[in-house]
Amino acid sequence: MGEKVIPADVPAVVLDGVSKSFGTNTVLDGVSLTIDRGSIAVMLGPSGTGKSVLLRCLVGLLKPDKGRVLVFGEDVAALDEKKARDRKKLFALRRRFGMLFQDGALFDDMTVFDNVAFPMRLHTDMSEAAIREKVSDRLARVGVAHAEQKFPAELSGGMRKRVAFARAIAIDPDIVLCDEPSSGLDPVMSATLDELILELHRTLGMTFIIISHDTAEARKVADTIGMLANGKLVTFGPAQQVFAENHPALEQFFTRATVGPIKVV
Ligand SMILES: Nc1ncnc2c1ncn2[C@@H]1O[C@H](COP(=O)(O)OP(=O)(O)OP(=O)(O)O)[C@@H](O)[C@H]1O
Repeated sequence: MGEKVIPADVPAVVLDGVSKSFGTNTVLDGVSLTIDRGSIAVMLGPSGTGKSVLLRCLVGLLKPDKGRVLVFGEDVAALDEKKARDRKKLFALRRRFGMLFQDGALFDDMTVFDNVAFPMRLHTDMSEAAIREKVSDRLARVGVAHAEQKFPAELSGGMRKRVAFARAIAIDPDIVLCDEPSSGLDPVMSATLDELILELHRTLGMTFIIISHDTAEARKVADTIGMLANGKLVTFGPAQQVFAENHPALEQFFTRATVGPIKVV
């Protein structure tokens, strides 16, 4: 796609001292982390703790007040959408992301096929024949090839999530951002979706950044785990190490205790 080649040792994402406040509400307070290319990172945290704000900073939809947000080495936070040159860079960078929204965000008036074809038609100059082939491949990968001509309303919640996944990986993104992939699904369907994430990761090698409240999901899929609480990144590192250290906020999360370091707001 004519994008510049990035050296293999450049991480997918580096946050360096990222802070973001809305008025007096400090949502992110000096968050620093590195997510390696091709890894699966799960960010845990209570509601309202800034996980979605973090995702929006990553794709340049929000600007942090302080800090750097490096995506494949490019500082997204320094790009100014009002300047033509930066805007071009920002759009190129956004194309490196695939996004799985919490509610799937499928277009209700489009068939499954057209939903998955949408980013290809919008962002590429692929021929209709190439689009057809790619959509079939994506739907087969997520196990809903039979639903091509159905509308979202005709699908179960689990199937809609799969279609949303197919759309998120439609144009071969380098990073797939998943905002609570298992929300609204029963535990068995959630586990099936976790297996799908692992399978897509194994076969396509993309970097996954997953926002989750689901500790079982984190245990199952994560190479790296981070936990945000009260604006701070209270723990971050290889999954095994994070589980072994068992930070009090993580323990509170796991044990569902109402008393602990996590402030309930
Ligand atoms: N554009 C905005 N203007 C003002 N406040 C905002 C804005 N976006 C987010 N916030 C505030 O930032 C805080 C964190 O919100 P965020 O959506 O990132 O939480 P979250 O961790 O993703 O929560 P959940 O798990 O419930 O989805 C909240 O207090 C929210 O009200």
